[in-house]
Amino acid sequence: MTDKEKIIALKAVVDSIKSHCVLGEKELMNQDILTYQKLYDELMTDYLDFREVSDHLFDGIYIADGEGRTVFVNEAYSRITGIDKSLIIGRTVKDITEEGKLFKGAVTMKVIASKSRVSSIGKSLLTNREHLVTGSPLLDEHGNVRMVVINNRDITELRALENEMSQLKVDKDRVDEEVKFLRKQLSSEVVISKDHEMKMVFEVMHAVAPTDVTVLITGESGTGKEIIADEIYKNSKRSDKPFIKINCAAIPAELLESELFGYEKGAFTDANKSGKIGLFELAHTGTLLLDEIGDMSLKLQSKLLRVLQSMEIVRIGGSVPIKLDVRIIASTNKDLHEEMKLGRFREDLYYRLNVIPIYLKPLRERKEDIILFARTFLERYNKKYGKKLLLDTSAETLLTAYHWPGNIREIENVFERIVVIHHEPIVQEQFLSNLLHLDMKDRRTVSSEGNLKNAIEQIEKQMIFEALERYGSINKAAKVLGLSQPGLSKKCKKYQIKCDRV
Ligand SMILES: Nc1ncnc2c1ncn2[C@@H]1O[C@H](COP(=O)(O)OP(=O)(O)OP(=O)(O)O)[C@@H](O)[C@H]1O
Repeated sequence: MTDKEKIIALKAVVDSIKSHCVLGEKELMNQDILTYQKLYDELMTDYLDFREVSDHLFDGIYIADGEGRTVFVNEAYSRITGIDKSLIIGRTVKDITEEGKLFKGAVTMKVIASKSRVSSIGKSLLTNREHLVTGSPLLDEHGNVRMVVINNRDITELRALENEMSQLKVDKDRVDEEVKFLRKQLSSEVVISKDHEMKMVFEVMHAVAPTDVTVLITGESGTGKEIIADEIYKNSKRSDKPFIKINCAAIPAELLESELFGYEKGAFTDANKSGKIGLFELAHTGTLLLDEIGDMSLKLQSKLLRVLQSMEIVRIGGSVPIKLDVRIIASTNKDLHEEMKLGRFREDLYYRLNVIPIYLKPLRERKEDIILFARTFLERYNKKYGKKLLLDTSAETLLTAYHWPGNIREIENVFERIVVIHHEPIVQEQFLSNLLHLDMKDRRTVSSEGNLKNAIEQIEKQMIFEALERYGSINKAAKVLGLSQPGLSKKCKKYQIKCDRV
């Protein structure tokens, strides 16, 4: 039996009690009283259950009669609105809202007028909390509004989350712009060479760039491995995706694993509480440059090999494999064949990386590039320091004769220094000669990178400079050096050392 049927039955029992009372039918009257008691108990239990349930609802419930008079509110309503039920029970919504102190955005009268569901954003003036108010009408059999039931959902926290999200969106857009800007900065340098073999290297580089093939770049320090990796990235299909460079030699071995693969929260004592995304994951959909791969520990080499084979990583302390889509470029200045012979580099990893090998010759084997780099760096630093210096042709000849070991950074540094300290518009041979001589003295020891002939020439040149400078006369210098005067003059000519002034 529904509550409505019970109430109808209750009314019928009352009528029956009345008529039995009039007729003096005591026994029948007693039976009716028992039925009444039972129906009343059931209805009362239902009512109390309803109150208890409604007080446990998270949303506020407000019920008004057909005239808009408050008949019921649950506890959540008072909590959300701050309005005590004693202030509104029995009062019409019209009176309450006209006072304007308790609530804004009430919908009761609109529901009564429209006889349909109405929603609005209400605000309690006591708690300053916003709620989503939805009122629905309950109609009687004639279609008149018998009651209005209103649900009040507190949306203050939702609003705070919304604000937080829009702030996060603003932050994300800013970071995206910054990343785009940084990626553009990376692309500013152009790879150059006049050397025939290097041009072939560039051809390979341009051919492999748009593919996803793994590239291993080798060469001494400062031969341009990183700039080649940049060029491959710039010309790849992934140029608008992340480009993550890891210097395997710069990160302590014990940290490298967590840097590469990341870790889950609580993976180890010093771990960041929320865990950390690894560089492999960061490079997902993009390119990863494993720089100085020859310096990676054997233990990590095996882990790296496994990742490269499966293209999956598992964060430290985690168990769920994460699928990756990453293009790998590796580089090293170590001789990996030698490292393999010494058991310091895994052969299987070498073959996994060495799909396309790119070897970069040192500058000493690319004589044609010296002038090219000199002019490029002169132009670069002229621009940087707002100057317009030019190189004298004899200075250029001296540059080519000078022994540049292999690192292009060295020639770059020389030209930055020249642009900073030189004040005349033309850089003369003498100035350059003095500067390079100082440079050589600075080095003190002879580079071990060249061959023996180069090393001997370097020492010879250095000693001639020093003797001429110390004794101020070609005669004395020749004597000290154990050379004849014409012999010394010949050597000065060979090394482009000016000795006619002494
Ligand atoms: N072919 C080239 N064209 C233009 N600039 C170059 C070229 N090769 C090298 N450079 C310049 O020389 C410097 C050293 O290059 P890079 O850093 O790429 O060398 P590397 O081999 O990666 O060095 P390391 O092994 O020490 O990391 C950079 O300033 C780079 O711009």
